[in-house]
Amino acid sequence: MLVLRGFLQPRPSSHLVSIANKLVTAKTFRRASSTTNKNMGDKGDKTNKIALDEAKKLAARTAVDEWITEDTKIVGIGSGSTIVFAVQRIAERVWKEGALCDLICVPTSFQARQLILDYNLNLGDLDRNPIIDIAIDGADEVDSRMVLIKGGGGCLLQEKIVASCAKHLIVIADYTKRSLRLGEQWCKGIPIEVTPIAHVPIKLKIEALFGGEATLRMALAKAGPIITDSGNFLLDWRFVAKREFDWDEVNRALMMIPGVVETGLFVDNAHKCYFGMADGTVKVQNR
Ligand SMILES: O=C(CO)[C@H](O)[C@H](O)COP(=O)(O)O
Repeated sequence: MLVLRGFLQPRPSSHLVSIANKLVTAKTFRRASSTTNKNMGDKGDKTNKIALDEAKKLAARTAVDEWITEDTKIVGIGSGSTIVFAVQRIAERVWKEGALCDLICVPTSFQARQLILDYNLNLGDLDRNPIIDIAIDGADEVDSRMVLIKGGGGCLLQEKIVASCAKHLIVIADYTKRSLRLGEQWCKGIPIEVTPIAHVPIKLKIEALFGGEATLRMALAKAGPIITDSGNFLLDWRFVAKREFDWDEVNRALMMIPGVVETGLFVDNAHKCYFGMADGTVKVQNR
């Protein structure tokens, strides 16, 4: 089908879609789910995984159906486990329903790029598609003011760039990500992407400025630290959760430290958040 898809670029017109559907759907969905669901973006949540996956799916499908219409030309595709369900829903609409034929998907990571390719969607990039209609992405925590912690899956830099190019960032998450204050739910700290040579001085500066502890994120199946998609290291800053922080100020101060490439604090980015709840409903939070 990859060959056929190549001939059909740009997207197949609607009379070709039904033919393409028959050829593509089964294989695409089988292949994509075998490579993406298990391996990508799953940070190892074991507790109640089925219920959590249902909640993620509900949030993702609701957001896609409300925000991606025939008028949407370019969509930013986030990273993590929840975004997999959003891409599946987009692919369902393209390949089963014959809709959104011209939709271009701009990835926020290697994982997102693979997802787009696996589901035979149109792959875009910021050179050709610098203005994005909607970015859809997950989050590690969302507080009552819609400040986000992102980067648990290590992809925060491209995620923030894509979000900054989008007219709206729509967040999709399960109910465990919702909190009043940051740190209530997510205890792994705020991910901060740093230039490798500066990780020690940056760690010391963060701890001197704000307290807590910043640790270098180590790889699991490789000796040494995690290397991001952009070739950097990650510090996870576990802040003192009881302390009051102005996250906008903290973010600005962190960004002023030489060698900090980007932070996983998304202060003014999210427009709307969809939470899949444990009772099967979706809660929508607006900024
Ligand atoms: O920022 C991210 C990756 O760096 C993810 O969006 C965030 O970690 C949420 O992931 P998930 O959907 O698996 O809960």
